[in-house]
Amino acid sequence: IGWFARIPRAERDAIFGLVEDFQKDTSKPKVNLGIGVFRTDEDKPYILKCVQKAEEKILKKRMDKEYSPVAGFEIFKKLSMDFTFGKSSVFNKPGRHVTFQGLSGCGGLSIAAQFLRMFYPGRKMVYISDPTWPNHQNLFNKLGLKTDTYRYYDAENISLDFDGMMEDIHKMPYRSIILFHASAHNPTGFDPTEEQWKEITEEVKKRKLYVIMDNAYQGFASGDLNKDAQSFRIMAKRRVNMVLVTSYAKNFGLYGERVGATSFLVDSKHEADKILSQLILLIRANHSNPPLHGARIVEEVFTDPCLTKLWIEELKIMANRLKSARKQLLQKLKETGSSRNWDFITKQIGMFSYTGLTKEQIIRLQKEFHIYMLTSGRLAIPGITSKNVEYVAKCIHKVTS
Ligand SMILES: Cc1ncc(COP(=O)(O)O)c(CN[C@](O)(C(=O)O)[C@@H](O)C(=O)O)c1O
Repeated sequence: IGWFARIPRAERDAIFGLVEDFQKDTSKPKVNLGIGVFRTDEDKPYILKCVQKAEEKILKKRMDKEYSPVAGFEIFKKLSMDFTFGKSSVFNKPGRHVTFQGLSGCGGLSIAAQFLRMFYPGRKMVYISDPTWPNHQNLFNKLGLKTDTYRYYDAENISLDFDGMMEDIHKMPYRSIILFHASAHNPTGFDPTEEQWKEITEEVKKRKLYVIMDNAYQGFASGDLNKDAQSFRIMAKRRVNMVLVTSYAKNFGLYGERVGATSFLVDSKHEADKILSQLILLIRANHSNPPLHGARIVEEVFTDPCLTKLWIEELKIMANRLKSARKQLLQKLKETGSSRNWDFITKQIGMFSYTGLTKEQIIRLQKEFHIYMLTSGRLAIPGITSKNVEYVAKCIHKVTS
């Protein structure tokens, strides 16, 4: 068709494009360090036991398949607020938040971005960290918000560039929109300390910034639900204006079920009713009604105390698996006799390590050794197993010596 011919080919998605390459690669061994999806030490996907038990309970109930409410079920929204801001938060009561069930983190970010583009009175742009998750810029730009960056990573010292970050926040125009990662920063794995979050919060307030808090790893980052929530709970206590976008993909292992919760903090029931009315039309224009299954699983786990207890144990198992993979990788890299200092690998937390490897080195790892990483230097820790860690370490040493 005529006008199709003029459409330019887009570049591939950095993450899912790499997954395709990995799947097509028939050589042995091959190692996928590209995507942030949990794997056991046997390199298998992990369906949480609490999820399996929840599904058995749901199946027995023979529930219908009617449409969910456009913003999701009340019980799911309430349980999500209890999980994120906590039962005692001043915002966890009717009239102080507007929550909807989004299609996981991406879907929540997408609706929030569209809502901000439609109604935010300030500049229609978002400050995102440098570096950040590759899809942040794509998502905001596709939805009509420009993006700019704030410093976040000190490549010299392989650490958080807290001073640079604070300087950049201090320079931001009043009422700018800024995105933070709630915990387990993707891709650096460096998070501000509790004290630093307090300093960031004061600066955010001074600049009257609007915060998009991307909460993709709560509980999964450290194994501690509350520790991983400290960033946005500190900000909420100081009444920072914020929308919190929570994903249940990683901490429930519900990646493909596309379940998450997004909460706008508001000042009054009057405001809440108006915002909800606008969100409903906006959601209707996107996916209309959120999917049933994932939300029912989350609801079962949050309401059944035995399942909640099991879930918290499994979060620790997953977080510890990643911690031990980091330790093994560091150990094996040291054993190669590499002259580099790889200590940062166990200083970073969560799903990723930001290795500082160059694009050329990463291309070599892929072409010569069939080890797949993002060309940014990001290494997805779940791809490291007891079986392949020595191979990975030796190959990294080969391309860096
Ligand atoms: C910071 C951040 N925010 C949002 C998401 C979206 O997650 P979902 O929509 O599935 O809830 C991810 C997932 N990022 C990846 O783990 C990754 O960076 O590899 C991967 O799932 C992805 O979608 O790219 C993320 O890392």
